[in-house]
Amino acid sequence: MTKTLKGIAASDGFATAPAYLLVEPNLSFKKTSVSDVAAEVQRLQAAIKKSDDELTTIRDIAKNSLGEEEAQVFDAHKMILADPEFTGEVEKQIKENAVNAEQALKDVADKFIAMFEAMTDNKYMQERAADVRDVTKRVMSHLLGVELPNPALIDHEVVIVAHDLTPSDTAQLNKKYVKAFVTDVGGRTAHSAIMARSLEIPAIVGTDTVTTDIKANDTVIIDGVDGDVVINPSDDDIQHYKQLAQDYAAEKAEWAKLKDAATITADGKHFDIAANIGTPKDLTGVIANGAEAIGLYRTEFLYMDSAELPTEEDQFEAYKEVLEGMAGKPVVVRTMDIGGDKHLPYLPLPEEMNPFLGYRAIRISLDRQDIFRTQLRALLRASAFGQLRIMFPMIGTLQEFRKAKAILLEEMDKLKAEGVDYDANVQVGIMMEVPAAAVLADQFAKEVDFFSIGTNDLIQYTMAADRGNDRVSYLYQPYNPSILRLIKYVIDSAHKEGKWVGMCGEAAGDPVMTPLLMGMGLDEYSMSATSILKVRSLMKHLNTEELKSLVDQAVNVSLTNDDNKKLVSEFVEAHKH
Ligand SMILES: C=C(OP(=O)(O)O)C(=O)O
Ligand SMILES: [Mg+2]
Repeated sequence: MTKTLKGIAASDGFATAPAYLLVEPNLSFKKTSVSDVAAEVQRLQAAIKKSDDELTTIRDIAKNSLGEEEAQVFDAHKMILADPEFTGEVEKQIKENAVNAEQALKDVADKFIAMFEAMTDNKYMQERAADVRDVTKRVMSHLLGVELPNPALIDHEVVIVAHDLTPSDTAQLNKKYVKAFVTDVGGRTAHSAIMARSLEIPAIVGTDTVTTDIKANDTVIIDGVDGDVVINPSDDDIQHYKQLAQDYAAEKAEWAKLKDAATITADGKHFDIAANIGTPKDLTGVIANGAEAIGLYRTEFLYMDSAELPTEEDQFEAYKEVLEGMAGKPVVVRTMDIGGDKHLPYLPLPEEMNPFLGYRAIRISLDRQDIFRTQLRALLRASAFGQLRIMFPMIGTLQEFRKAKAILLEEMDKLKAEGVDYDANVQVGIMMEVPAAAVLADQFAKEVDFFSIGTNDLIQYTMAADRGNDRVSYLYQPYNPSILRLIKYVIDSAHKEGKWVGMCGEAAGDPVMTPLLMGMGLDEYSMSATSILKVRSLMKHLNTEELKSLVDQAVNVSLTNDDNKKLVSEFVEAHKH
């Protein structure tokens, strides 16, 4: 029977495909004694063989899609399977204790995991515990006849259904087969949603129950525009959404005509529309959508894609590739923003009650100056190859900014002494995403070269509402007068000091925000590449002078987020040129 679920529309577009459940399988079992020990050993060996074959296939696929280095993790898994100290020990336990293979495997694995985890002075060996866990899970699944989800093995079109997707899960999705994803939890500005937009796959998050409502292979329609998930649709539903998908594609084709056009408003004013990227690979989409700059390069993905801290050289190559790819257009690179929902397996952070309020971004960089200085050196060296702008994330106090900038200047001096080229006039700015900094924007404006407003965090911190928690997602209110006043104050403060202001939070690509931001005189709008042409098309039809009265009403008269949403849509309807 057809069922429709509502979630948060996180990435535009439509898709219809069978569901692929990416959920933790149930691998529970009971301890039993066995009488035919030889048969039990054989059962274990068969499960090991199946696991080994599976790893060979996964390794091949991973090599093609992710590269040789990433694929090598599966060699480590195969080695564990072939290690007599591990699997031989499981066999021994079956024989000596006459227990089922599942129990013997668990006992041996627990012993190895505890042993590796205890090696606190050897990080490499400590990390092997995770490999043992993974391999054990795989063999256990074959013993129990339970299928493990293996997204790397997907070879047909699917809609991924998951409780949650971490940014690294999302990074591994193969766009060729993964037509959309839908999750139980999450918010529009969580990083997996942001990545879905840059991958251009429709996504819905925060449905609460999708993993229990959908069974594997159920046909599912994802409407990423309205946030509807249609499970087991009727033929009429399929036809209806096919039409919507066609209309959407036609609208996109219309916007595509603006790819090479500058962003000029109806009254002849020019704004910069820039793109947000996570890796140099995103440049293809940036160029295809005609971005005028890169307004945010989230460098933490470089750290997350790597098995260890990326070297100065690795980073230099990545930054240079982006600068050269943009051929002289401005590129704002943000220093590492790890913490919150972004983790590094090789940089374990302490468990925190409130990770988004904890050890994150510039707070880590100022503490771990070894990591920070390496990144700054790589950035400065790359600055010789284009128009680089350096941005610090999560700045809350002037002291933090001054300290970060002083470290940057020290690294400049060192490079100068070494005779290495860099751009001595590189602009240095900050993310405006901590309310304390926004309130003091007038003071910051005297010291920075630019601001980029990070509405994802600015809204979560101002409204005290976790950006990834769907239960409080109603408080993501970009048009709330409180947020609009903060934004306007930041823009006015920067302009008073002759500095430019951008916005790189998701609100920058929201067509309801566009008229308000234009009226406030925001200079640069940085968004998922896929939103650029839609916003450029809208700007062409609006007159900035007329929008000033709209801003005045939104900030001073309207009371709520919804009032302002309505106000903007009515205004645009009446004033579209
Ligand atoms: C752009 C922002 O940064 P991030 O989403 O990476 O936290 C923001 O907070 O708005
Ligand atoms: Mg942020």
